[in-house]
Amino acid sequence: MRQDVPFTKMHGLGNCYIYLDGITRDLAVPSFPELARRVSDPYKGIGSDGLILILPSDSADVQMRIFNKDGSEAMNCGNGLRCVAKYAYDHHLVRSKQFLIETRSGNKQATVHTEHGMVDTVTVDMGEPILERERIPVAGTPKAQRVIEEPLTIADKTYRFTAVSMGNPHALFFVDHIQEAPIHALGKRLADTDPLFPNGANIGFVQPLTDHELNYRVWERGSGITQACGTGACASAVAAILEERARKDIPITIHLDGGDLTIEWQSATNHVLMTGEAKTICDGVYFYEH
Ligand SMILES: N[C@@H](CCC[C@H](N)C(=O)O)C(=O)O
Repeated sequence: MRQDVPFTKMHGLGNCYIYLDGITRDLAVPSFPELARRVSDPYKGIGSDGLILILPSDSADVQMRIFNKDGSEAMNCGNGLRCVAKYAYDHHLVRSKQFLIETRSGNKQATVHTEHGMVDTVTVDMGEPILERERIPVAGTPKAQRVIEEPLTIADKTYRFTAVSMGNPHALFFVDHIQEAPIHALGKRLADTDPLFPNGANIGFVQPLTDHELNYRVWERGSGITQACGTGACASAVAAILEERARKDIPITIHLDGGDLTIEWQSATNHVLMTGEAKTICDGVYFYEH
């Protein structure tokens, strides 16, 4: 059977997803994980880092659900939140420039910034970072303590990482040169199946440039190397502050492969704010055969 599935392809700094509008349309597909794997395929599908659903919400203005390229469902997605905010505003699903988006890790407040009436950039209040080992989660003890510059030996080489959850888990390794970061060696090995990270983790590499600027690259859990990761950019700024390489209450510019994000960890609220672009690539119809 062929099912016609209308979609919009959007990206934030090259981190691209296929977006399905479940507010104005009926999304009766047999399996979202399977659909995520199919549409993400660049040869037999559309090509993306995963699938995002825009749905009605009981507790917020709209709801986001995110599935990685391998079909796994994540709790949060920073670039996805900005694109959902753009879609919701540009398609008149919300009436004001500030509104709430429900995620599996709680409601996030989005503020859209428009140019010629369309959303250009979005600020999202990503909430409080989660820093306790057992809540991230990272295996080991003490469970309630933070994981900062923890040593990890792999193939006779010792690395250090700091762990942060922005609703989804991130491990951050600080490096001297971002282009020499062992993204393939550590990313592939640690992201999806290593017992150190019971739920997997997004594996990030951070090169501090100044106390308000850093380079960041990522191997994402469930998707592999991507051009950018919004929650990862937030986590990299938080990790840089925890390691005393950057400071709270000043905007930190994060250079990712696909462009820049601005992240600020505010001490008054303990919330992390993320600002950056959200772009629409195209609309189309996917022929889902099942
Ligand atoms: N690219 C995203 C994060 C997507 C989910 C992640 N791979 C996970 O499994 O946690 C972002 O922009 O935050």
